[in-house]
Amino acid sequence: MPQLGDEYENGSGGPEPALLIRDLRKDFAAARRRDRRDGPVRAVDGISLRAESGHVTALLGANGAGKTTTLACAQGLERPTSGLVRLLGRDPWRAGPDLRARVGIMLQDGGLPQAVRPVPLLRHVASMYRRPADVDALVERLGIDGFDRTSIRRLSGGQRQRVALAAALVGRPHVLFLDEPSAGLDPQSRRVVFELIQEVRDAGTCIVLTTHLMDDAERLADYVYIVEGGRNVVEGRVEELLTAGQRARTLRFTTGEPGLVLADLLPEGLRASLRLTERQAGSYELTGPLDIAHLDHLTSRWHGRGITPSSLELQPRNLEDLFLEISERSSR
Ligand SMILES: Nc1ncnc2c1ncn2[C@@H]1O[C@H](COP(=O)(O)OP(=O)(O)OP(=O)(O)O)[C@@H](O)[C@H]1O
Repeated sequence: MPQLGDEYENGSGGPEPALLIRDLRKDFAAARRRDRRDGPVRAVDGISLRAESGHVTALLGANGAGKTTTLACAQGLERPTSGLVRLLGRDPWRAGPDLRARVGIMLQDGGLPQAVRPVPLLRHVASMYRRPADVDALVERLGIDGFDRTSIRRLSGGQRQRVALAAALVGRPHVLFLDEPSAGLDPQSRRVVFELIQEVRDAGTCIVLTTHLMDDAERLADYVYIVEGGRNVVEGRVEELLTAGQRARTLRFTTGEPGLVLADLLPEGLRASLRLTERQAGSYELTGPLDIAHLDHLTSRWHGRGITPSSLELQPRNLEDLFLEISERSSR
């Protein structure tokens, strides 16, 4: 099968990143009449980001943080209330079909016509481009040939997701927007989709994605923006963000004894920079700059109380730990 990525060209061709957003604000009129007295809803409140060609940039945040609205402004589907948005050096809100032809969008609900079969749909989409990707190669790669006799309406969520990705790739975009790309995918399809995304990235496409799955972001993203309440709260390269908390690690353990607090586990001097969370009754996560002294104290206290943990696992801090720390910090 041809390497799809070989055919992609590089992004904006200038010093500007493929996508540049500066101080973006977006207000919506409140949907319900009785809420209108409170004024418009500010969905985005000053987000700035840069997404480069040949990189995967992930936008992470809780429900309602402003991710979809930011992407809609970047794609030219919503008009910013204020701020700067430039996509491939142009204003996406005013841009015409030539800019749109260089941008691939995979929406969360697919946005695909329901009555047609996948391959005729992809051939139709390909016919709209001057130099489309090889549809047969995409179909084979994403396993779409296995369900091509079924109309889009009757496909499973994961099958529809693969067709939506193929439709977004068929125009060989310079910029590819992916909203929750692995939603509904089985592990095998997820791997295929991830490999394809990485190939397209390596061939120079700028990929901007949103996800709630920190594992996906950690595997795919080169650069991450975490947003909250319509604002940037943290940004950086994934490795840098994870090492920024020095020796930050997570200790997961199950004791079967519910309701433990930090004072039950460690002497006062060792508690300051650690966070204990009881995930389920008797199952805990201790996060922070953990080292052997902490483990020594922990195990000797358990020993003294006759507690034998049924599991104990020390892991480096991951993106999910960072995300939860940020959410907890700002809800205090
Ligand atoms: N068209 C609209 N009219 C009114 N309010 C809106 C509109 N679109 C979004 N909002 C509000 O703006 C805020 C941000 O929404 P947005 O969809 O951008 O968040 P999100 O981060 O994508 O969330 P999710 O992870 O749940 O998809 C929310 O409070 C939402 O209710």
